Amino acid sequence: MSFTASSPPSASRVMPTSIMNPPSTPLGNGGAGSGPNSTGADATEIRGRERQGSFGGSTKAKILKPFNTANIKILLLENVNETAVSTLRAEGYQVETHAKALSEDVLIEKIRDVHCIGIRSKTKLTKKILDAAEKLGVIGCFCIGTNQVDLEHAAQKGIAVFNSPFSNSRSVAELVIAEIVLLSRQLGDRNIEMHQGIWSKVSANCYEIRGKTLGIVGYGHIGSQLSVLAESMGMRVLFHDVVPLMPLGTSKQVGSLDELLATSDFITLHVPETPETKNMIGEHELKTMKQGSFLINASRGTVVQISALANALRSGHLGGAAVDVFPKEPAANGKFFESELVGCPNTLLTPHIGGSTEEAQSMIGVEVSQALVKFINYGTSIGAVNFPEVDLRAIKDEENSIRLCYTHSNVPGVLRQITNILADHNVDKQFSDSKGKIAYLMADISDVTPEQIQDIYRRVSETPTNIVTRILY
Ligand SMILES: NC(=O)C1=CN([C@@H]2O[C@H](COP(=O)(O)OP(=O)(O)OC[C@H]3O[C@@H](n4cnc5c(N)ncnc54)[C@H](O)[C@@H]3O)[C@@H](O)[C@H]2O)C=CC1
Ligand SMILES: O=C(O)CCC(=O)C(=O)O
Repeated sequence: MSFTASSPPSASRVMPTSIMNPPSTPLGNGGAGSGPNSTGADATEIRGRERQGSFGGSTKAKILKPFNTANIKILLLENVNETAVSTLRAEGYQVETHAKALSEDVLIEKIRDVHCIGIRSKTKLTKKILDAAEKLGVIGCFCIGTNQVDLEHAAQKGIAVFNSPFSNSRSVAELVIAEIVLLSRQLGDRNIEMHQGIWSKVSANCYEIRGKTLGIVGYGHIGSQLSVLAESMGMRVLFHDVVPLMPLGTSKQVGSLDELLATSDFITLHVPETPETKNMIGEHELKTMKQGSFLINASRGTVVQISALANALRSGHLGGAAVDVFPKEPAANGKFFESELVGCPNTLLTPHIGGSTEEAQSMIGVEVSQALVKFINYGTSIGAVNFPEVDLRAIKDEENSIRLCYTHSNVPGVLRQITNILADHNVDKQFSDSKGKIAYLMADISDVTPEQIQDIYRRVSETPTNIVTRILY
C-alpha cells in the first residue's frame, strides 16, 4: 500500500501497516484494499457511527479506526456472548467464533494471523502460544480472572489484555448464597436420593442459616457483594483480606486466615489465582475449620488442595462443601469430569458456572468488546490489566491529524528520542505512562502530510526501544 495525496476526505484511515503489526512488519503490507485510498465497504458505515469523546462546544471529534476494518481478524473462543460478536462485527472486523476452547495445536495455527483473540477461563494463552501469534495486539478475557494468560509476556510483546472486572460478580454471589442454604439443609444429598427412589426425611444436622457466621476470604467485588446479601439473610459476616478494607454493613475484618477459619460456620473463597493463593486451603486450614462447618470454593481450583478436602469431607470433619472450580477442568461440555470429590457426602459439584448467567454474559460481552474496539480504533488502554493505562481526548476532525501509539521498553531516554522525532511537528497533546518493563505513549499530531506520516512511522518504529508502533488517522 502506498500513500498518495488523494486520500478520501473523511474516510477513517489507519497506520501505514496492518494493525498491530510486529515492529518488523514492513510498511504497506496491509494487503489489497487496505490502503488509505481503498474504499472498503466499512468506510461509509464508519462515518455514521458515534464518535469517541468530545471537545465540548461544537468542535467535531474525528473517528479514528484502522483504515480498512474488514482486514482486522478477531477470534472468539468458548462461546463468547452474542453481544460481543455483534459489537465487533458492527465495526466491520472479521470475526470467527468457536463454541469451545481449542486444543493447543489448533490454537497455535489459528492465533498466527489474528489481531485480537477473545477467550474465557479455559483457554491458556501461554508464552508458547503468544509467541506463535504474529499479529496479535490485544486479548479480551470475557470473564473476571486473567490467570489463564501470561500477562507479563503479553505486555512485553505489546499485547494489551482486557477483562470484565465485575460484570459477573453478582451472579457468583447469588450462587454462593444458594449453596449456603443447600449445604445447610443437605439438599444435594436429598435430591440425589429422591432421584434414586429413596425417601429419607431427616432433620439431624440440618440448620437455618440465620445467625450463622459466614467467613469470606477475599473481600473484593464478589466477597463484598456476598457480604451484603448474607447479612440480609440474617448471617453474621467476618472476612479476611490481605489489605485493610471498609467492612460493609456490620461485617468485620479479622486479623488472620486462621482466625476466620476457626470462627466461621461457612468459609467461602473469593481470591484470585496467584502464587500466594495456590493451595491456600490445605490440610492445616481444613483442620482449623470448625467441626461440621462448610467450605465453598467458586474462585479458582488451585486455591484448595483437593485430596485434603476429600479427606476432610469423608472423615466427617467438614459438614459439606460446594466446589465450582477445579485444578483440572474439562475443555468442553460433554467431556469426562473426574475428581476425588465425586461421591463425597453433602458435596455440591458444579461445572464452573459461577458467572454463567444470561445477565452476566451479556454485560461481559458488551464491556469487553467495547474495550477491544477502543484499543483497536483509538489506542485507548484504560482498563487493561497488564498495560500502562493511557487515553487522550478525541482528536479533532481534521484531515491531516494523526494519533501515534507507541509501546516501548521502559528505559531512560525514550521520550528524548520521540521528542526529537516530533520536534518539527505540531503535537496537540501527548500522554505517556509505564507499568513494569513497558511504557505506552500516545500523541496527537496535526498538520502532517502523508509523507511526514510515513517518516514519523519509520523513525519511531526504528527506535531501539520500540515494541509496537501504530499510527491511527
Ligand atoms: N466461579 C466463577 O465462575 C468465577 C470465579 N471468579 C474468581 O473469583 C475471583 C475473585 O473475584 P473478584 O471478587 O471479582 O476479585 P477482586 O479482585 O475484586 O477481589 C479479590 C480480593 O482478594 C483479595 N486477596 C488477594 N490475595 C489474597 C490472599 N492471599 N489472601 C486474602 N485475600 C486476598 C484481594 O485483596 C481482593 O480484595 C477472581 O479472581 C476469579 O478467579 C470470578 C468470577 C466468576
Ligand atoms: O464464565 C467463565 O468462563 C469464567 C468465569 C470466571 O471464572 C471468571 O470470570 O473469572
